[in-house]
Amino acid sequence: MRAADTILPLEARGIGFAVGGLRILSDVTLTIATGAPTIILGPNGAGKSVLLRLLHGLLVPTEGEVAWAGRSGAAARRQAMVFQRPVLLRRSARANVLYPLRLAGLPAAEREARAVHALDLVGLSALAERPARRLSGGEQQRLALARAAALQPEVLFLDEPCASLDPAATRAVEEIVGALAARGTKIVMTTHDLGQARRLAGDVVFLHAGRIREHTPAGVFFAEPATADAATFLRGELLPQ
Ligand SMILES: Nc1ncnc2c1ncn2[C@@H]1O[C@H](COP(=O)(O)OP(=O)(O)OP(=O)(O)O)[C@@H](O)[C@H]1O
Repeated sequence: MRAADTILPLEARGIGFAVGGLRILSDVTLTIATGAPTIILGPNGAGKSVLLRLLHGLLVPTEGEVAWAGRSGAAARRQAMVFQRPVLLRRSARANVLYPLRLAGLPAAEREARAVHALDLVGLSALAERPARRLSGGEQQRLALARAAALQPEVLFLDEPCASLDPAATRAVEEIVGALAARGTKIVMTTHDLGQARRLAGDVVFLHAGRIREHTPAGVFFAEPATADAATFLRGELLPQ
């Protein structure tokens, strides 16, 4: 991809989010560049999902702004998101992958080719005609990844994609995430799972109580956390609110 074509860097410029008088995120300034996955890490309730939704454009910040490639506003159609619990259509696995490709206006031959490739990428080719909602939880999450990957987004947001999966299904999802990252998709993913962050992260955004505490290369974060809160989290201990 030529540099001029990219929607990155993605910037959060002093964003905050409050709802009904409750402050959920404050003063988040962050730049996300091309490269290995950016992992947004933090305990339950830290504000990770809300931050991801703000970055993707599903939520609008109540302060500050999100900018793509230096311009404020949403980067239409060049980003996709996979949620903790995927919502699948009551159709075959293949039809679930094809549907957004049709909405995107792609020609039929291109849709078919992309669906075949995406189902192969996630190891679901043999289950392509199976009703999507009868797939196991892990298979459904892999299908959600195939559906997103088929859109060939430049940036893929993943919100705790392994939250309800067992270790084998988690590992399968991580392998897919690794394969997508290796082919140039920028992954921005939330997790509270330290092991997963260690396996996948290029850089870590550590969030606690609605604020960014650290944003550093993963190696630095895990070896020498700069804040006491991050060190506490890395020891697996409870953080003060
Ligand atoms: N629309 C909303 N209205 C009110 N409170 C909300 C809303 N969305 C999120 N919250 C609250 O904001 C806080 C952060 O939520 P968020 O889902 O971003 O946390 P998280 O870090 O992703 O946690 P988890 O790891 O448990 O998914 C939580 O206390 C949550 O209850």
